[in-house]
Order: sequence, then C-alpha cells, then structure tokens
Amino acid sequence: MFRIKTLNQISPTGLSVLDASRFTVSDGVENEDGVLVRSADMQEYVFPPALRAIARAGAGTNNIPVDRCSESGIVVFNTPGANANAVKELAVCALMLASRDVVGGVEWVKAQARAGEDVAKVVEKGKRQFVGPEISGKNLGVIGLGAIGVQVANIATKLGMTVYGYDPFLSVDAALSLSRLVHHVTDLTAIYKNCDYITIHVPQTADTKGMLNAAAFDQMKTGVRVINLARGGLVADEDMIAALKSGKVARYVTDFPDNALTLVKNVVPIPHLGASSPESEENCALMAAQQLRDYLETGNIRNSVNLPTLEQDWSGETRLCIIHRNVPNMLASITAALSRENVNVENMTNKSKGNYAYTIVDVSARVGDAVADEIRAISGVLRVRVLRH
Ligand SMILES: NC(=O)C1=CN([C@@H]2O[C@H](COP(=O)(O)OP(=O)(O)OC[C@H]3O[C@@H](n4cnc5c(N)ncnc54)[C@H](O)[C@@H]3O)[C@@H](O)[C@H]2O)C=CC1
Ligand SMILES: O=C(O)CCC(=O)C(=O)O
Repeated sequence: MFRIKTLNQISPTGLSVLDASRFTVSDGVENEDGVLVRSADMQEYVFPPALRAIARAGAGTNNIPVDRCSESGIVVFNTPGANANAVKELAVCALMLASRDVVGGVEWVKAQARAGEDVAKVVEKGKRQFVGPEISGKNLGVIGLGAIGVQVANIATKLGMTVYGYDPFLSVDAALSLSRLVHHVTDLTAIYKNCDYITIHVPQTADTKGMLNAAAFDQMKTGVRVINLARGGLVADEDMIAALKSGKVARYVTDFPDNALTLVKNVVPIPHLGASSPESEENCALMAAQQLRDYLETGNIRNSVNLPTLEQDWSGETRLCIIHRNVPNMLASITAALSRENVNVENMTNKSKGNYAYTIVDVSARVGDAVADEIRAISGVLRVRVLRH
C-alpha cells in the first residue's frame, strides 16, 4: 500500500487513477511515499524517510526544493503542457484587460449604483475615461516560447498582432509548433524596443528572477503594457511601480498580486487563475497522478524535472531502481556488486540528466536486501529501491 499526501485540492478525476486497493490518498497521511501538490510552498518541507516522489500538478516547480530532492533521491514530476490552453485563454483575456479599462469601468459602474445613481444614464457620460486601444495592428513580444508561450504567440497572430518571440532554449517541438508568422528574435532588445505589449512565459529560476527590471523597462516603449501570468518574482516590483508611476508602463496585468502592487494605479491583479479551469485541473491532476503511480509501482519515470525519462518493460523477477550521481564508473560498480552476489542481469537501462542519473536493472533472481545494501554503499548512489514483479 502506497501512502500519498495531497498538499492542495487535487481534481478527483486525477485521484481516481490511484486505486484504493493500492493507494491511501489524503492530506493527513504520514511518512508518505508520494506527494501531490499544486502551488503549496514546499521549500522548507521536511522529507519523511519513505518519500520517493513529488508530483506537481502543473508546470512551475519553483515551490519545490528540487535540488534538495535530487540529493535525497526524490523524483520531482510536473505536467508539461497540461494547463497551457487555460493559460493561453487567460493571456488573451489579459491582452484585453491590458488595453481596454474593463476592470476600472466595472468598478466605476458598481460605485455609481452604490451611490444611488441611475446607472443606465450615467454610463454614457462616464465611459470616456475608460477608453483603451485595440490590439489589432500592435506589436506583441512573447518572452519564453514553451508550451504556453507558443500558444499565446500563435493566437495573437490570429488577433491581428505582429508577434515577436524570444527563447534562447527553444525546443524542436516548440519550434515546429510556432506559427511562421511569429518573428523569432535572438535578442531581448528587439522585444523591448519594438513591442506595445509584452507577455512573459518563462519559469522562475535564479537566472530569470527579476528579469523585468528598471534596465529592461528603460529599453521599452513608453506606454508599453506588460502581462505576467508566469511568476511574480520575474518582475522587480519596485521597478514596476516606478515605471507605472512615470507612465513608462501603461498597465500591468499580473496573475501574482502582492500588497505592494495591488492598489497601484493601472495594475490589474488576478488571483492566480491561469490554470483554474476544470479542464486544466483535470488534465494536470490526471497526468501527475499517473506519473506518480507509475514511478511508485514500476520505477518508470516520465516528465521529471530532476531525473531523465526512463521507461523499461519488466523482464525478470526483481527490479532495482537506482538514482545516482552522473559520474564515471557508476555502472561498472553496480554490475560488479551484482556479479559479486551472483545475480544475473536480464535487462538494464541507464540515462542521465544534468548532475544526476537513473539506472533500472531487471534481474532474474528474487534478490534480497543484501544486494540493495551493497549498491547503496557505492559512493555516488543516492537511492535504491527494490521492486518485485
Ligand atoms: N498562472 C498560472 O497559473 C500558470 C503559470 N505557469 C508559469 O508559466 C511558466 C511557463 O510554463 P510553460 O510554458 O508550460 O513551461 P515550458 O517549460 O513549456 O516553457 C518555458 C519556456 O521558457 C523558456 N525559457 C527559460 N528561460 C528563458 C529565458 N531566460 N528567456 C526566454 N525564455 C526562457 C524555456 O526555454 C521554455 O521554452 C511556468 O514555469 C510557470 O511558472 C504555468 C502554468 C500555469
Ligand atoms: O495549480 C495552479 O492553479 C497553478 C498552476 C501553475 O502556476 C503552474 O502550473 O505553474
């Protein structure tokens, strides 16, 4: 029986793949084998001894201490692309909110009604103050052309915008999905200099934190409209507030409001709704739960952010799943340990990702803990699991 702890509300459709005969799922289980999480902050999370995997039902993993997980042999999964359509649709809405002062107008109409005014009459007089430009014919810069950025760039071309896209690590899949109408630029300056609207869709990492700062705003057009549905930390708050006050930035639509920003004029704060559609919540939960289930039951890894994708069909009686550092001599040490114990290897696969690697060894015998302990003792091995067919 595997114990799965949920740290956020996870769609029941996703949880339904965790069969109750093999999985106990709740927010109260202890010494959990796996965690299902959305945005809960796990940075200070104390890992219980049994914890082997964390599945993020979503894209961003900056709420998870990924380096600490890797060092503890804990696999971190996410669900690439599963919520991209929901974010794309909110990005279209954000383009409108960045242009037309719908939010200001709605607040004003309600205030008129509260003040006892005849709303139907006053709107015609008052609406002038909420005029905003159309997006058609304007330039949009998309920073980050991953699952979301590509979809936003493509749909914006259909809304009559001229689109510039920037991503120094553009994947082949993303490049193939990108409309040929999108101008792919290799320098952020091209985005800053040319664009009336800029939307950012990159992960928050040490490299991207605060990338939209005073130096970036200085290069942008006066009156630029900025959309951030990615992460709050990508934008330097103080610099954004100064840019809004000076008129450099005409409006800032953010899915990550905080107290410093929320009441500043021309900020449109959205309560992190990017992935909040039933479709996206189901897609993410399903993918996260399936990946977690498969890893716990078979050792196969799909869509991990800290370990390679590695799937091997079962062949043999016992499966050894070994997470180790990506350094020379590991495979030789593992196979030497197996041959010392007279264990025959049926099938073996090894793959690496950055500083870490993963090896699955299927062996014909029903091996015991002694073999696993011998492999655990190899310098560079971080975690060994023994699964039986
Ligand atoms: N508001 C919300 O509810 C949601 C927010 N997000 C956020 O959006 C981010 C992007 O999501 P996806 O597109 O699904 O991820 P993705 O991993 O498919 O795409 C991210 C892209 O950013 C690019 N990138 C990385 N560093 C860059 C840099 N310095 N400059 C330009 N491009 C850079 C990568 O090469 C990649 O193509 C997530 O990391 C997450 O933080 C994602 C889903 C929902
Ligand atoms: O689970 C959510 O609602 C947030 C989604 C998100 O921010 C992400 O997938 O990175």
